[in-house]
Amino acid sequence: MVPPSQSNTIDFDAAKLQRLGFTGSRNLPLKPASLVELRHQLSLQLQTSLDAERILNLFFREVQRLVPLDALAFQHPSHDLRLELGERAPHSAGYRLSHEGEYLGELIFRRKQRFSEEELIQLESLLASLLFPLRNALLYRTALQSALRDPLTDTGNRIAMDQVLQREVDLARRNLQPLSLLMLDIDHFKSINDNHGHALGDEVLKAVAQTLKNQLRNIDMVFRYGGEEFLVILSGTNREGAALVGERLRFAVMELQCLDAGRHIDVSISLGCSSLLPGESGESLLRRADNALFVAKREGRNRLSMAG
Ligand SMILES: Nc1nc2c(ncn2[C@@H]2O[C@H](COP(=O)(O)OP(=O)(O)OP(=O)(O)O)[C@@H](O)[C@H]2O)c(=O)[nH]1
Repeated sequence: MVPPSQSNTIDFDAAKLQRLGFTGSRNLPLKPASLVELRHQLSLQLQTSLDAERILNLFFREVQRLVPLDALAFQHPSHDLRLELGERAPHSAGYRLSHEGEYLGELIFRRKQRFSEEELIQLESLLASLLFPLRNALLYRTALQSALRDPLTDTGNRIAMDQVLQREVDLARRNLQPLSLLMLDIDHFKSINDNHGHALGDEVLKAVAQTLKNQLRNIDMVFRYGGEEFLVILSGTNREGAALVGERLRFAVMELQCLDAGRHIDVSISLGCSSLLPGESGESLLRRADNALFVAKREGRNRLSMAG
């Protein structure tokens, strides 16, 4: 798919901000505003985006029309969201944000000079304008993330895989970096289901996915490709490196302690590995990993096969 060119892209957030009279030039001095004016403007402005980072950037910029700041830090660990704007400074005012009991993150204002009582009251009043937009942005972030994840194994799904693979192929080409894939499949998974039940089969799938994530540096690169099939994207990794990772994964799965009523179940995986060739497409790289996996299965399973 060809990404839209810059000239065909309309930034609706920016367009709406412009209509509202917020031109967004970072270099122009900020026009001072009263608390009432600023609260009104923030309530309009922060509604223009569902992107938490953008909302916090806007908030940081606009708040300074009333209270000068050097930095704003925000974090919401369970959303994996961490933001540091401006330059660190010794004095700080920190807030734990929540709305109707729902935790929305920690926000810290920082400054070289101490904050006065009046400034703290103003900041707290302005923070109230942030809560709804921030809550909506966090909900949107959750929705986006769940659209890209496989709920059973908490790995990326096929949609995420297609996007990441394309991106990684483009990056590898541009930066002349190696890129490898490991396509892997649990051996005789049908008989695990048949002999121990589908629920236990699900537990095995989850355990294998967790093992893969535990063994890898970048857990965001593990995707559920199909029923009992996973894809691992190894950016910056050549053929030899990928073979080492593949064997490490294979041994880790063999050591899994999967039990059914106290009885050990043998679990193993077969893997196919391919490394990006000059000028090769993502589809071709994927196809070669899949073919190599087929060879690993044919040659007896519980093994790694390298694409030619
Ligand atoms: N429990 C469970 N089983 C699944 C899931 N998705 C697919 N399966 C099962 O996975 C099995 C895959 O079986 P096959 O494709 O025959 O492969 P296999 O038995 O692993 O044999 P080889 O791959 O040749 O070693 C099928 O029985 C599917 O029903 C799932 O989400 N949960």
